[in-house]
Amino acid sequence: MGEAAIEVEQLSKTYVEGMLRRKKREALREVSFQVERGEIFGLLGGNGAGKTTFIKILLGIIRRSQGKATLLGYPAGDIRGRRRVGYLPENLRVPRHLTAITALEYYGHLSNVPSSVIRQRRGPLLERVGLGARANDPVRNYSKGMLQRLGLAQAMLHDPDIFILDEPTDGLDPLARSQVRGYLAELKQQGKTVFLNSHILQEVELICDRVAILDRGTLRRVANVKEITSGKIDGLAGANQLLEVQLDLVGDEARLREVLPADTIITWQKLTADSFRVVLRLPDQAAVDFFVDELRLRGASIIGLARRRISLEEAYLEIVAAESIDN
Ligand SMILES: Nc1ncnc2c1ncn2[C@@H]1O[C@H](COP(=O)(O)OP(=O)(O)OP(=O)(O)O)[C@@H](O)[C@H]1O
Repeated sequence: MGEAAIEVEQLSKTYVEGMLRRKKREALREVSFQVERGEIFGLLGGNGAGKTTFIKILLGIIRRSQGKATLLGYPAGDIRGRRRVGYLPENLRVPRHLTAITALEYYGHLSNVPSSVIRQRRGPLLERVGLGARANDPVRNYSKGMLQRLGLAQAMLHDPDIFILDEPTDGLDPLARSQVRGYLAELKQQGKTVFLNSHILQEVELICDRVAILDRGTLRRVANVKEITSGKIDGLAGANQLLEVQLDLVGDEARLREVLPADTIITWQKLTADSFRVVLRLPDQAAVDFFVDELRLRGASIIGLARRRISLEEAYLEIVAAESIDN
C-alpha cells in the first residue's frame, strides 16, 4: 500500500510506421505525473493528443518506448496490477447475440472471475446500473446508453481498485451522463480510483478532482479542477486573463463607461434605465479594487459583485493556446 494508483515518469512513446521507409511518430513525450488513490482523475487532450496511447501503455496493450509507468505500484502490464483494473474501452463491442446476463458471464470468464462469483454479482450490478429490467434482452436491442452502462457493469464485475475508462460518457444523453457521474461518485466514495479520458470538458469539470492536459504528446499541466475554475492557476501566460467579475451597478451609464477600458468589458447588460449588469475581465484583485473605487467616485452604487467561475473548457483553451504560442 502507499503507492500511487498510477505513476508515470518521463514516459515516451514513438510509433514507427512502415517496413522500409520507417516513419516515426512521437505520441507521448517525457510525460510525468501521478494519480493518487481515491481520486477521480481526467486525462484531457484534443484528437491525437496521446490519451489512448497512454491508457494502452498502462494496461500493457502496447509497450512504452522510454520512461517508467506503474499501476498500483506494479510495472504497467504486470498481471498483478492489471487484475485490479476495471477497464471500459472507448467502444466496447459486445457480441450482439448476448444478453446483459450472458455478457457479464463472458467478460467475467475473460477476467478469470469464478462462475459462482459472477452469478452472485451480476444481478445486483445490473440493478445498480439500471439494466435490471432489461437483463435478459439481447444487447442488439440496446441503446448506446444501455451499452455504456453494461460496459461499466463489466468493468465493475471483479470489484477492481482502479477504473480506467475511455470516454465513459461519450454519446450519452444528459440523463444517462448524469447517471454515469453518479456511479463514478459512488465508486470514489468506496475508495476506488477512477482515471478517465475525455474531451467533453463540461463533463470532466463536473466529475474530476484533478486533470492532466496533454497537447500533441506533451503534458501541459496537471491541476486541481476547482483551482482551475476559480482562476487560481499560476505560471500560465494567460492566467491573469482568468479573473472575471460580475458587477451590478446603478448610476449614469456614460459616466460609468468612462471609467472602464473597453477591453476589460466582456458584457454590458442594461437591466433598467440606470442599472446594469457588467462582466469584466481583469488581471487581478488589485484591478478589481481599483475599478470599484473609481466607479464609486463616479457616483455608482454597487449592488452586487461576484467573481464568475471560469469553465474548464475556457481554461483548457487558454492553457493549450498560451503554451502553443510559447513553443
Ligand atoms: N498504431 C499506431 N501507429 C502509428 N501511429 C499511431 C498509432 N496509434 C496512434 N498513433 C498516433 O499517435 C498519436 C496519438 O494517438 P492517440 O490515439 O493516442 O490519441 P488520442 O488522444 O487518443 O486521440 P483521440 O481523442 O482522437 O482518440 C496520433 O498522432 C496518432 O496518429
